[in-house]
Amino acid sequence: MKKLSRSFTLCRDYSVQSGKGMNTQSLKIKGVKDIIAVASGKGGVGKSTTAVNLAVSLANKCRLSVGLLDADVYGPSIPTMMKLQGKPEVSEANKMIPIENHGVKCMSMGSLVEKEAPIVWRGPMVMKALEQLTRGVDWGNLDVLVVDMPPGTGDAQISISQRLQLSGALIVSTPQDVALMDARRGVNMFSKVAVPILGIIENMSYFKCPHCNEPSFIFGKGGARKTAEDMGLRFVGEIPLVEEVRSGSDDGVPIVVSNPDSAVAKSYGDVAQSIMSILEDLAKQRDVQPEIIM
Ligand SMILES: Nc1ncnc2c1ncn2[C@@H]1O[C@H](COP(=O)(O)OP(=O)(O)OP(=O)(O)O)[C@@H](O)[C@H]1O
Repeated sequence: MKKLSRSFTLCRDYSVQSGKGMNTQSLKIKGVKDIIAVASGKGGVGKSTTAVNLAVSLANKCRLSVGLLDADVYGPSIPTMMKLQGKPEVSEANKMIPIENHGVKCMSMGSLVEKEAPIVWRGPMVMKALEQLTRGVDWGNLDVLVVDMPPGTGDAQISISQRLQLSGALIVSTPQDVALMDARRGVNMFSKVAVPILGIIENMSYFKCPHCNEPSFIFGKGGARKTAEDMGLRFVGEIPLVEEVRSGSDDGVPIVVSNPDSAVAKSYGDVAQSIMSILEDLAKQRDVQPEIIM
């Protein structure tokens, strides 16, 4: 095993699938069964928090082999949220070895650059970095690779959706109108690139007063469920605004690890199970395509 060097060549040993309804540029990562994007139109709605708790639930509750890719190259938060330490090592095959914690193999730009270094790349550099973070990594055999997408619906998001052969996308939104408007944009972007929407999850649905136990609907009530209904999409669950969720993210110990019996951890577990059954349904529906190895 080698230490990570500053430059390493792009790997070319990946397979390509082509066929009806499939983007010919869409590339499969060897050994990875399903790749799912966790996305939101708007920033700050809890996309990374959802991706982390979902990935750990898939690993620990559903007993799957799981990877987590931080595709938010400009604002990588996965190293903090998953308490990733050090830089990834490089294998003999010149591939980076993901850093594993809480049962999940993780890869993030934040593990490659100095902590407070600004990331000031232009578009092509970002795509090259993402290419390296996906195919330049020895993921091994994974049941699911969860991709924490950058916020928004711009070039980077479209390119990632096209280049990775996504099995589907989970949209995260708060119940607030401005977030829901951007969530709709996210849904439409994935539809344009023929990525199935797995469902919408509502984050920060309400806050329960620790004194009187009354819920307050700080960002509005039921907005994401209604949007899902309007758009003919599945509503996969709601996660309240909970201090322990925030502190778990800041401390690098997600609530599904620190307090697995809490109601919130159980909700994340239920979402993970729903996602797996949706993926199974989608796999059944998918046409079987011949795989061409480049
Ligand atoms: N359910 C929740 N309860 C309490 N705090 C939460 C919850 N979800 C997210 N947070 C907190 O809200 C903040 C934003 O969350 P997060 O970083 O996951 O959002 P994001 O959508 O990934 O943001 P960005 O667009 O910057 O990548 C973080 O401080 C996080 O700890």
